[in-house]
Amino acid sequence: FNSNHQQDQCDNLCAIEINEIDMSKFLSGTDEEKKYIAVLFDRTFHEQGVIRLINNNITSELITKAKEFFALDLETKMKYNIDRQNITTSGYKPLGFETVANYKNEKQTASIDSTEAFFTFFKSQSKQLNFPADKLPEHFREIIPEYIFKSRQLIALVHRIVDMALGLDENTLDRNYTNDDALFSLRLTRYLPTEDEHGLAFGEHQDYLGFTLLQNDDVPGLEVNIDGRWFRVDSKPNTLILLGGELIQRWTNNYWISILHRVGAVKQLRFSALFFTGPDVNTVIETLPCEKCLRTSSKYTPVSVSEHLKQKQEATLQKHR
Ligand SMILES: O=C(O)CCC(=O)C(=O)O
Ligand SMILES: [Fe+2]
Repeated sequence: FNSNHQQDQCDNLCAIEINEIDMSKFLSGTDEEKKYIAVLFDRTFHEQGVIRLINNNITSELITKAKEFFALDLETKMKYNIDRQNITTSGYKPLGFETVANYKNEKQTASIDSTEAFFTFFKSQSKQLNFPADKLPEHFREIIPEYIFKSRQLIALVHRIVDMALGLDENTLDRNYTNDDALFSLRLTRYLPTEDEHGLAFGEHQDYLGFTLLQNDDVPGLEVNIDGRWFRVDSKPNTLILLGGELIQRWTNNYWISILHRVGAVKQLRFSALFFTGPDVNTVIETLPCEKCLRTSSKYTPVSVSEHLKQKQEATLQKHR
């Protein structure tokens, strides 16, 4: 990527062009094309930690529906209020309830993120929601199950690229995601315009687990940290952003990067759809048998996914005491 940008040549933050891979080519291209994609993927996750997926078979219809849902009055949305005792189903989270777990931050962020969200948790293998679909708001009843299904397929394809990129046996990665203890969730977010133009709409963080598929609308906001500098990532119609969570870095013994990212000030309502993925909670994360990952001595002790999650949650609680 072009590192010749000087901060002061850009209005605010410099935009960065991130590498793109064509998913339809990985699905039905020649061996050569697949190889090329795997090599680019490897280099990109080693050097930057974020890539764009094009021709991915996912449309912006969910974002359109999310706009309609969030436009409803609060009373109506609160009918779907998420059950905080049982957050494995689905539901609406109103403004001002949660601060982002910016456990890495040096920079202070707003203590309350100016977001509202709609969560859906579901099982991987059964291709089914954890709850009856008619519990979903009407806007989402058809589109959410469809989106989840397509995203799960897309992540399986990403995992095949990973296997090839790291020189692993086929189905090394995805087999950790195929039982019902794997962690998948969908988060639809509406960001309100930030009051302070230097404020953040969502604090800096790494995602906790595996890969995240991110779909933005056309309002800018996403920022990523590469080599200690922040860059804007502009949205592009019909594409998805792929980020690796902490377990990706851990699995590769820091050979691949779990990128630090945030949402900067937003000037108008902004919408995102985030598909978070994580392996079966019983998976033990230790360095994968990948040559490049094993070149340096092990930087981590093996940890189960559930233990990792527990540590994250404790760190978050500490921070907010
Ligand atoms: O909305 C975005 O662009 C990013 C949000 C994000 O990083 C997250 O929810 O984990
Ligand atoms: Fe994130």
